[in-house]
Parts: sequence; C-alpha cells; structure tokens
Amino acid sequence: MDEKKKIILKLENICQSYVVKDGVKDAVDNVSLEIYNNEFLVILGPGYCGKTVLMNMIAGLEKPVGGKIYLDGEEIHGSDSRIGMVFQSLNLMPWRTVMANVEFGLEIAGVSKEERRKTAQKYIDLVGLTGFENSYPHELSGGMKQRVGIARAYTNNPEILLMDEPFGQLDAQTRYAMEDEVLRIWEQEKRTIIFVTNNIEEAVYLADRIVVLSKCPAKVKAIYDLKDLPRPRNMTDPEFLKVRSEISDNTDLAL
Ligand SMILES: Nc1ncnc2c1ncn2[C@@H]1O[C@H](COP(=O)(O)OP(=O)(O)OP(=O)(O)O)[C@@H](O)[C@H]1O
Repeated sequence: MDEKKKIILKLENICQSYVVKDGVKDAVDNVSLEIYNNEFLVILGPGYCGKTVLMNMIAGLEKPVGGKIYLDGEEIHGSDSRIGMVFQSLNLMPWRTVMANVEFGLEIAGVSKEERRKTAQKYIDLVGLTGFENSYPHELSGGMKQRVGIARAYTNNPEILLMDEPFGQLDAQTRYAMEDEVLRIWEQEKRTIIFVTNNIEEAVYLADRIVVLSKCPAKVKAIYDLKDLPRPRNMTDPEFLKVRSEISDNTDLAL
C-alpha cells in the first residue's frame, strides 16, 4: 500500500459534552476521521466550535464521552508519547534556556545528558534557532518562541504532531513566515501534522486535506483534498482563490 495512504490515526464517532449550569453543552458531535501517515491535515472551523476540545481528546488531555480513537490500528485511551502537541500558548518555562526547554521531555524520560543535547541541538538547528541555545524565552520574538515549541515537540519524536492554532497570536508577517517554516520542517522531517486554524487562507496554504467543522457542536461538514494544488502555494493565484472561495461558501466562518 502507498505509505502515504496508511491510516495512522482513526477517530470513530467521537463525542464530547459538558455539564453546565443550565444543562448539557455538546461540544463535539460524532466526529469520524481517518488521518493518513505523513499527511498535513488542517482542521478548519469557526471560533468556539470545538476544535480545541477535539485536539485535547486526540492528545489524551480529556476523555471523550463517546467514540474511539485508534493509533496505528490500536485503540488508545489517554495520552500517548507517539502524539505530541504544540500549543498556542507555548508554556515555555521562562527560567530555562532554549536548550533546556527543548530538552525538557527527554530529561523527564531519563535520557542521558549527552544524548538529549544531541537530539535537542538537531531540532534547534532544524527550526532555525542555531546560536540561540542559551537565550531565555523573554529574549525571543513571538515567532522564535513558536520555533522553540516546535523543536520541543519534535524532540520527543512523535509520529503525530498536533498544532492548535499555533500562529494565532502572531502578527501577519511573522505568521506568513512561520507557515513557510512549518512546511519546510514538515518536508524535511516528515511527520503527520494535524493543524487547527480558523483562518481559511492559512488552511488552503498548508493543507494536504482540510476538514471543515460546523459551528458548535463540531461536526465534520466537508473534507477537501488539496494534494493537486501545487506547492509552494501563492495566496493570490487564481487556482488558490478558486479553492478558497469554494471552501468559504461551505463554512460557518464569519469571513
Ligand atoms: N470544560 C468545559 N466545560 C464546558 N464547556 C466547555 C469546556 N471546554 C470547552 N467548552 C465549550 O466547548 C465549545 C468549544 O470550545 P473549543 O475551545 O474547542 O473551541 P475552539 O473551536 O477551539 O475555539 P477557538 O477557535 O476560539 O480556539 C465552547 O463553546 C466552549 O465554551
């Protein structure tokens, strides 16, 4: 079988609800998805629709009230080291240098100092932070902090990388630069990426496939295969704009 078509992660009828003061709030409603090995999957949906809740369930940070999650064909029931996460709020430790932040997961896993230095350096170089190993988070720009977050996630060697609106807080210029960076890193160091955004241009720029979610509670509204849209993509190309408008006609995003 084509390695790209191997299903690495499967969500089967995933549901999430919360008890709130005036009843039950449904956040995710019967989401089923198959995610292929090494693909760049973008989850696109309006604000508060349930994107983060869905990512948290994949990451094992919260338990679905219904449904099953399979990784490499086996059901998983919580967090799994094969799934890593890059958060929007990066949770970098301000008292640790770039190197110490990137090494952190390996330190916890008991990897020797020499080994973790080597691995961390590889990913610091990959994300373009060579020379900043001894800097502290407050000395870095927003884009550089995101790079630290990405390096830290890669260092733990996950098969799947979850990125929940990682560039949402960056200014437009830095955001464009980071989109190119994440594509470059993905091309160089292939992993499956599941990337959440509410920005349609970002979705069309990055994705192999886009999963469009409905308003809350999140349901799968449509799936678009963009593999035939050549890379590098240009947001002003007629072909890009055609795909963008086709998708925007079919979303609940306020555009
Ligand atoms: N623990 C919880 N208890 C009650 N409601 C919750 C809880 N977690 C999430 N929700 C609700 O579920 C809905 C989806 O939230 P979620 O954070 O997944 O949205 P989102 O699509 O990631 O939004 P954004 O684009 O703003 O990041 C929201 O209405 C939110 O208030």
